[in-house]
Amino acid sequence: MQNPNGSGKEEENNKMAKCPLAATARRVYTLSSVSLTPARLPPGPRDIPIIGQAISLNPDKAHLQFTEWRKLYGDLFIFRLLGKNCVVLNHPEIVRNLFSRQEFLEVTNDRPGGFMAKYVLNDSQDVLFRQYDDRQKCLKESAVNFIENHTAKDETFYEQVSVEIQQFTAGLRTHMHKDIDLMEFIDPSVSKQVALMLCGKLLSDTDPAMKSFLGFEQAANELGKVKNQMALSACPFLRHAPGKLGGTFRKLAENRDKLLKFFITDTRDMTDKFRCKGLVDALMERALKEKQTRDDWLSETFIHGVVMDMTPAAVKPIQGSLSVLLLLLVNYPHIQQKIRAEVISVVGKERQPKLTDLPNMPYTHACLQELMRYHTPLPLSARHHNRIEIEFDGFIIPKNTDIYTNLWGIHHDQRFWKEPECFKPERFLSEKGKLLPDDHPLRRNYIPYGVGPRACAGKTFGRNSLFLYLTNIVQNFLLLPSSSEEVPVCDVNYFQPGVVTRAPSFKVRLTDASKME
Ligand code: HEM
Repeated sequence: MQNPNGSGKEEENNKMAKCPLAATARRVYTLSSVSLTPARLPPGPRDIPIIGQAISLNPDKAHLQFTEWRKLYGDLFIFRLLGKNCVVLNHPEIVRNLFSRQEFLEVTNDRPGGFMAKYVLNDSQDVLFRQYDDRQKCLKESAVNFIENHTAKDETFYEQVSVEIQQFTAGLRTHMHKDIDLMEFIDPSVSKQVALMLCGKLLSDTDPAMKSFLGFEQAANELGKVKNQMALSACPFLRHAPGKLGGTFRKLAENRDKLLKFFITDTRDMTDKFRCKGLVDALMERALKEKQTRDDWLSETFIHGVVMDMTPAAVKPIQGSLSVLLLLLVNYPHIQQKIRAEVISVVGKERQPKLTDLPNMPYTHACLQELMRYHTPLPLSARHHNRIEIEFDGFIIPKNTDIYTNLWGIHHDQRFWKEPECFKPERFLSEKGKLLPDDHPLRRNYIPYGVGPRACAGKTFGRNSLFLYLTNIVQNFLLLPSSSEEVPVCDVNYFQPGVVTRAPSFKVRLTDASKME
């Protein structure tokens, strides 16, 4: 399936002619607004020549710093970082206008590339790091179709997920009345669930495919840290050097190659009766179909790219969100109790909670929505990039600017949320206790998954996963503070930094929820 004709751009575009989304793709951008005053650069902090804000910006807490800068410079500001222009968006309407309005659509939805895109994803042959072109659109459409539509209806898939969650809760039962770090159990379980979605098979801890999945995921997470990305983008040869960075790159490359071999060939034994359809199968099927029409836009390299994208993109936000959710449950026992009461009234104490229970559990659902606001797993959304200079609202955004959306700032802005620092699931409920509809005005300020054509490819999958872990845990266990260590207060200032943030490590004590009245 490898494209035998090389990867020349012209050739690539010709092939794309058969991609179902290609017709919408080539448009020339023209300025639509006419302003009486000449456009100018947005305001922003005074930059130091060459390095810009490199010294004053703390990459681990950039979202908090941008939230402060917003108060000084407004909802759209600019600064320079090591010779690059960076713009930060701090208002949901600006984000919507820039990323989804027809006239900007084709020019604000690229990604800036970087080390991972070039050296790990074979020059952005993937969904997440690729520019917004026909290939990206087609590939994303195929992936989203599977992740969001197919998995939600696939009973075999959720049967396997239930098996995994049963094994997970059975494992926890052996640690009853002890102080444990629950995330040590949740992290591998979430990884298995995502691996299942990709390869269609529930892998055991000792399966070599699972080991390479975890090895790749850990190394990608380490290399993806802002400081490592900055070092590797400036000096890519460091990947060959001895030392920590080079070692992590080599670990990543080794696990990547094994993982792709396992997922593309070894785990695809269709005679296995416990196997369900995975994303790799869905893409391979589509590739085969398209091949019959001599259209090879979905090459094997791109399927590799999707596997590599989904591994950290799906795993980390689910794990990070669960870590914050557990900390909230221990800090706010009345919320834990309310969720448990809803689970027991809808599901009972015996039956395992299922996805079909979600519509009957508005309080639990509201807790998950409030979690996405309060935590905002990706405090700064994935960077966008504009391929040409644009004029927006009287401001010029120079060509090739890195565009950051301060999702955390938007979700903690007092203009949009009452007491944004408080975890209040009720804000997503009507007076009658029903979940607010999607078109409720409050929801316009709620954008944890981003906005427009580059928005998250797995938001329903992520939500479903969080729902199943939460309901299964509270149905079985009462989570109490550890008896030996103080449980940290839930404070965003102490979350572990990263592209996806998570709660600090902490221990809880589990007791049997079924013995409670
Ligand atoms: C559970 C919580 C999750 C949150 C809060 C979240 C959030 C986000 C955000 C903010 C973006 C960037 C949007 C933009 O650039 O404008 C994104 C992109 C993406 N997400 Fe998620 N995500 C989550 C889970 C997942 C899951 C479970 C998957 C896969 C199954 C996934 C796959 C992706 C992919 C592939 C992209 C890149 C899309 C593109 O570049 O077109 N995410 N996500």
